[in-house]
Formats: sequence, C-alpha cells, structure tokens
Amino acid sequence: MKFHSDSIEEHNEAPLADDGALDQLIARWTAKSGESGPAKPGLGEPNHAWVVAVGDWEAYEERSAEAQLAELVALVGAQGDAIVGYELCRRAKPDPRTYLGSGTAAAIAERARAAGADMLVIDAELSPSQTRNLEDVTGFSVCDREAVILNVFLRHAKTRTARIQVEIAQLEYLRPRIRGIGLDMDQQAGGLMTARGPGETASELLARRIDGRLAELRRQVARLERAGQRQREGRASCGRVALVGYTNAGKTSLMNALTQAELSARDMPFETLDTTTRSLTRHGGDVIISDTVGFIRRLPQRLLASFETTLAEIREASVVCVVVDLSDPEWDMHLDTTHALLERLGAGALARVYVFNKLDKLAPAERPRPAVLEACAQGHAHWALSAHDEDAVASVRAALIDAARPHHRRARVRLPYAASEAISAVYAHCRLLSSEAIAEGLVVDIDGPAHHVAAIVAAGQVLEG
Ligand SMILES: Nc1nc2c(ncn2[C@@H]2O[C@H](COP(=O)(O)OP(=O)(O)OP(=O)(O)O)[C@@H](O)[C@H]2O)c(=O)[nH]1
Ligand SMILES: [Mg+2]
Repeated sequence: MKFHSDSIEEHNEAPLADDGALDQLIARWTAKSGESGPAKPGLGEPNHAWVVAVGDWEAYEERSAEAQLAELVALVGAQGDAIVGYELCRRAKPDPRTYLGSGTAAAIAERARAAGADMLVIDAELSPSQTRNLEDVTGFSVCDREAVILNVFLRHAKTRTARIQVEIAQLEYLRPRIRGIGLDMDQQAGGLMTARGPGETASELLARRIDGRLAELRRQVARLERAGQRQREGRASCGRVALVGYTNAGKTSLMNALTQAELSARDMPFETLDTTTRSLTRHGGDVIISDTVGFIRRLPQRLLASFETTLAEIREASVVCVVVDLSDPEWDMHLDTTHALLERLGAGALARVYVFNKLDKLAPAERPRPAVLEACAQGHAHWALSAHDEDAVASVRAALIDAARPHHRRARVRLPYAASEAISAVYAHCRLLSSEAIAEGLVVDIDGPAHHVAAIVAAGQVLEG
C-alpha cells in the first residue's frame, strides 16, 4: 500500500495487546465520520516522495510519458507531500513479483535515497504482493497510483456522502493488503490478544472489523441513495445541466461564473468531489446546473463504483456540458477520457454541449483551428472561451437554459371544482396567465412543463391549446 501517513515500520509497532488499539489502527486508516472527522493523510508531516512513471513508451510518445508524470506529480502534491525527484522508467512488461524488476527497483531506491526521499510513488496499479515485495527490495514505503488518488479524494471529501463513498473505496483497497501490514502483528497475536476466537490472527481480526465497517457504510450509502433519488425526483420538472470533464478543466470556475456561486476552484486535481447544484435561471429553478467530480485517465474502477451516488446526477441530466482545458497540451486525451467515462456511466447518448475553456491562456497562434474544435464537438454546440469572460459565459448560460428547459405547453382549460389535485398542480407547476371562476368550474390559462399541463388537461376540458 501505503496510505502514506505512516511508514510500514510504524504499523508494525502499533500496540496490539488489546482491541482498543486495533480500533485506533483502523481509525487511522479510515475516514471515520464523527467528532474526529476524516483522517487526513498528509496533513501531518509531509512525506518526501520520489515519483516514478512506468511505461513502454516509444520516442514519439515521450510527450505523453512526461505529461503523465506531471499529472502524477500534481496528484502527489495534492495529497500534501513534497516531491524530491522523479523519473521515467521504461518497462515493456511488468515484473510479476516487483512490477519494476528487483534490479531496477534497487537502482531507483538508491537514487531516491540520495535525494532524501522517504517514500516511493509508482504510477501503476500494484497488486498487494507486488507492493510488499517492492517495499522489501527498496526499503521504502510504496504508494501506488490508486493509493495516491484515494489520498487526494480523502483530503477533499467534505460532505457526508463524499466521505462515505471515499471510505468505502479506501477500505476495499486496504482489505486485501492487511496481510502485508499485519505480518508481524500475526506473529505477536497468538499470546497477546485475549478477546478473540481461538487461532484468530491480528490481520483476521482487522479484516473482520473492516468487513463490519464496510457493511455499515454500504447501508448508509443505500439510505443516501434513496434520499438522493427522492431529491432528484423532486426536481424532475426542472431542466438539468451537468458539468463534466477532466479534473482541473475549470468546471467549478464555469459554474461560479454561470450562477454567481462562490464554490472553491483551486488549481488542484480533484478539488471538487461533492456535487453542488444551483439554479441557472434568475428567478428560481426551472433549469438547474450541477458541478461534479472530475475525471482522470485510469480512474480506479473502485472509485468510479463507489461514487455511483454522486455520478447518478450526470446520467439523469437533460444536457451534459463537457468542459475542456484547452491550455493543457493533452486536452485531446482529456476529451477522449471524458467521452469514455461518459459511456461507462451510461450518459453517452445524452444531449451534449462543449465548452473549450481557458482560451485566455493561449496566444492566438496557439489556439486550435475552429475546424478542429468543430470536429471534437461532434456536431454539438460548442464555445471556446475563458471562464473569466462574462459576455462569453452569458451566451453559454442562455444556450444551456434553452437546451435544458423542459418542453413547455400553453393551454386554456376548464377544471371542475372537484378536481382539486389538478387545481393544486396549476399553482405548483405552471405559470397562471389568467383565471376565471364560472358555474361549471375554474377556467385557467396556463403555461408549464408539457407533462404537467397534460395531466391537468386530462382532469378537465381543453378550451384551447
Ligand atoms: N486562466 C484561466 N484559468 C482558469 C479558467 N477556468 C478555470 N481556471 C483555473 O483553473 C483551475 C482549476 O479550475 P476549477 O474550476 O477548480 O476546475 P475543476 O474542473 O472544477 O477541477 P476539479 O474540481 O479539481 O475537477 C483554477 O485555478 C481556476 O482558477 C480560465 O478560463 N482561464
Ligand atoms: Mg471543481
């Protein structure tokens, strides 16, 4: 592993003589909800990381290798660590035992040690045994790509929903890795722990605790899902826009500009993990817009799965607004990643618009030709702009409202006084243009979402529309 705030030696030294200590051990790895708040790796002393990108790059792919390394360096920074150095390691095929190969790993460790590192970050998904073997060969704590992303998520999760979702992903990640942490614990366990079944080792006990906690968290998620579903159903009559895109593309900045919200938009991957929804229309919400968690290449499947509740917002949108950071040299890859993830989320067929953002960061000569953007937008409406350009943002706002606003219908209807539900629906969902009380009932001129107007009309008699 590492949820890197503790070195492996410290884990081994953790007192194991009683169950309370084990609780503490779990608490240190898990974002326990409650008084203490989530564990925040990296908030203590920062680690000094040596970052290694691994791949089978050809010369022409050099740019991509360097970009991937830069991305990982930004992620390690976002988890609160100092980077003392980095390197690209070329490997055609991963070594099954140590991923890097023990000779290469030892050489990397030497360079890392000379630079004053106390942790290795490897841009790969390592199996639990590969991590363990690498730690043995190098003498360093090893943090793989998934652990880094989980650490960043853990630091940035603010709402209860986001915290629970990250904790599930984190515990699932840790579950198969506790053997590695607990090897020494297991040796000690036999004689020291009393309140356990016969023969149960420390790591088995820890696994049982994690399973219990996971079951509890999944129950909480199921409850939150139901509440979220109800909330979304409550907004069923609204047009809904979801902002999506690669992390750091400028989604939150655009959301702020579109809605005059003041959400946190820092130059940092995964700044947003919590879906925030605002009204896009001036007087109350017939069109609402949601800012969502950013995408990244090779997003761990576990996080995608555990963020299901948050990501449901995207699937149920009327219009998906894809935001792209044009100033990133790899913006086209970011766009491919976004398209692939939208497909995976079941949102590939939704109505879509594109905002090519951060245009102000490019000199005119550096800007992609309109035909290139046209092709990338695949025939959908698109804008190239800066989120700081108020006029450009205003035209995006108008277009989004237009595209997402539910289809409206106007009608003149006579409703019998007994049709109380339909009369309530008039006031709840429609704009009442005129009304007249006559002997046979209430005659109303209404303008509202087509499905509401249809239900009202069915309860009375249409005079017009
Ligand atoms: N120059 C310039 N900077 C921008 C623009 N839009 C966003 N930024 C900056 O880009 C950085 C990331 O912006 P965010 O709005 O947080 O990006 P995001 O897509 O919400 O990122 P995550 O929540 O991390 O996925 C911030 O430092 C913004 O100030 C723009 O149009 N021009
Ligand atoms: Mg954001």
